[in-house]
Amino acid sequence: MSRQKGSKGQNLQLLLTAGIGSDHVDLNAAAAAGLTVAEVTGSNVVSVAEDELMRILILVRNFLPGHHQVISGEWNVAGIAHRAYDLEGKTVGTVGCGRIGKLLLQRLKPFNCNTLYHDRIKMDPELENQIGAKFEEDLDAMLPKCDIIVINTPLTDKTRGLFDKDRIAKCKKGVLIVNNARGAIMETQAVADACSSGHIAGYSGDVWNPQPAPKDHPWRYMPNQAMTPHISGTTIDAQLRYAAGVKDMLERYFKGEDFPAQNYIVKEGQLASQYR
Ligand SMILES: NC(=O)c1ccc[n+]([C@@H]2O[C@H](COP(=O)([O-])OP(=O)(O)OC[C@H]3O[C@@H](n4cnc5c(N)ncnc54)[C@H](O)[C@@H]3O)[C@@H](O)[C@H]2O)c1
Repeated sequence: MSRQKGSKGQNLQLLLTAGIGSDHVDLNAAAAAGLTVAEVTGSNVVSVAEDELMRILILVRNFLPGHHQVISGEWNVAGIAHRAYDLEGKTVGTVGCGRIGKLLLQRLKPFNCNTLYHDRIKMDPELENQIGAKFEEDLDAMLPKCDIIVINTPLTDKTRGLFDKDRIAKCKKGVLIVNNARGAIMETQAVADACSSGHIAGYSGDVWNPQPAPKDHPWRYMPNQAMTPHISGTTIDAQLRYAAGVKDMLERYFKGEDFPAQNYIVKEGQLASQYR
């Protein structure tokens, strides 16, 4: 929903996202026009965190080439094993540690990894202790420590293109990256080049720039990728939750009632803090 499209809706008042992530709306234009933007905060966070854990394991164990061998009639254990590792003992860092980031770190705990997180906000000490992850204030200081990096920030003016050529170069050689947040947080060609050179040893995610990804999108053809279409937050369980959340907000809207406070992305000209 661009500024131009929004301005055509003379009676437009409300924009609801059936899920999480409202970067498809020009939020500054919506705020200036006095529109309300809301999403079903939390509705698919478990679905995405579970999916991230799956992608980490798929990359660490070099699962996909093994599966492809089965389909193509091959049997070459050494061809898989030379790049397969245990997750135990590896360092996993999440860039962004809101709802999804925290759920992922909680799910990683039994795997006995070292976990790090970078966010604008440090967790309260009790929760941090319970989750067992270390806060890294400086993103560029965290990156070289990580065997696996997971992206969990919204797409904002500050995170667009955050992982360009220079920042990817700061990551460990052979890093694995999982990104279910937004494709535009990465520079498309920089990721493809780093996968080709082996600096990134594996890249997996479900978000692309643009979406739907065109047939010639470089991430479809780069080596060592485990990409899917945008599916991680669309399990049947998640669909039930965000459908119920949208219905609830529409009912409240027509009764003149407020939405749950955490659902507002733009309200009375103000952007929610995670988008500022
Ligand atoms: N692939 C999918 O299906 C899917 C589904 C749901 C959400 N998402 C994406 O995941 C994102 C995160 O979701 P969430 O529910 O965890 O959101 P959240 O608001 O709970 O957490 C986002 C975190 O990112 C941090 N952050 C924001 N800007 C930052 C910056 N510049 N540097 C460091 N940290 C920053 C915030 O402080 C916050 O802790 C969504 O915005 C959306 O883009 C994708």
